Amino acid sequence: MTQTRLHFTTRKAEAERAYAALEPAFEDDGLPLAIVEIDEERDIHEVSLYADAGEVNSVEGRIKTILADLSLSVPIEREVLPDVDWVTRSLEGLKPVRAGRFFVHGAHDRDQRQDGDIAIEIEAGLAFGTGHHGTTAGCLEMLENVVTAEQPKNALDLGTGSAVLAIALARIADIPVLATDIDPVAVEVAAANVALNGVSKRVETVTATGFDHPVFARRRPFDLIVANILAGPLIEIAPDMAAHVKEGGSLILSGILDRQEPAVVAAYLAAGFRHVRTTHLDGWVTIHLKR
Ligand SMILES: C[S@@+](CC[C@H](N)C(=O)[O-])C[C@H]1O[C@@H](n2cnc3c(N)ncnc32)[C@H](O)[C@@H]1O
Repeated sequence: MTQTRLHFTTRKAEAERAYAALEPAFEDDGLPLAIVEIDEERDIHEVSLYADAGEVNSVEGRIKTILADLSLSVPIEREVLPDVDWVTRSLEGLKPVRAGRFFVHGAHDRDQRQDGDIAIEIEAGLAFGTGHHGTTAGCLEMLENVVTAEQPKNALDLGTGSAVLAIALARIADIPVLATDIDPVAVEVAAANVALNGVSKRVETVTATGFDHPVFARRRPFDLIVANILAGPLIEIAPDMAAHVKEGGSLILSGILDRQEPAVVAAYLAAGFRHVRTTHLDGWVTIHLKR
């Protein structure tokens, strides 16, 4: 059936308020709702709600009422989406990904694992990290190189999402890994994926914003930290990173656009790190630094 995407853009705080109000209002209708960052520097976020052809007008009316209640006045735009085979499309989205020796796949592709693969099964859920994004793939490849060269003993995956990187670390290095995320829903998904991959004994999952949690005092110093978040928060927490990485330890950063690399590297040089190398994938960079 033809679908229409009803969407509006606004600043992040307002978009998040609108999303929080729209989510429960349309929960029973089962209409997909999404919020995405369009432009970080100009603080533009977009909220979209997908409606079937016969209900577009009534759904738009309900959105307008909710936005008016929030004193939000933004134009709602429509995009009629072409008919697609959603089953084929969703399966395509879950095609397995190879990054170095890692093979990240869903349940339906278990039989495609090959000898020598380090297989990671990820249930697509509400958390980021199926391996398809350039930042995740970049981290997986760099992580394999760094682990092989340095053999870390204690690692942190900050901003774990689906836990794909934490599972990769536990698999390739067989070491304890702390996996944290600001989003409690992501942490639930992470814990489920950790169990699914049989690494619950090695990977501890915790909800935490940056380093703001007592668990870090117990688990630091780390000799490897991987953090795939965004350039802004990564720059902010550079001094905290230095306080949590062992001298001689490594840091792998991603979630950084090509053009943001110099600012991130500068912040980490100022915090006492040395730049080792940067890789580029799909417009994103992955940076290796050492303390
Ligand atoms: C781009 S996803 C990365 C997920 C996964 N590590 C990967 O590489 O595919 C970023 C994750 O970082 C989390 N995050 C963002 N800011 C954070 C912060 N300040 N502290 C902890 N987690 C954060 C988000 O909730 C999200 O799950």
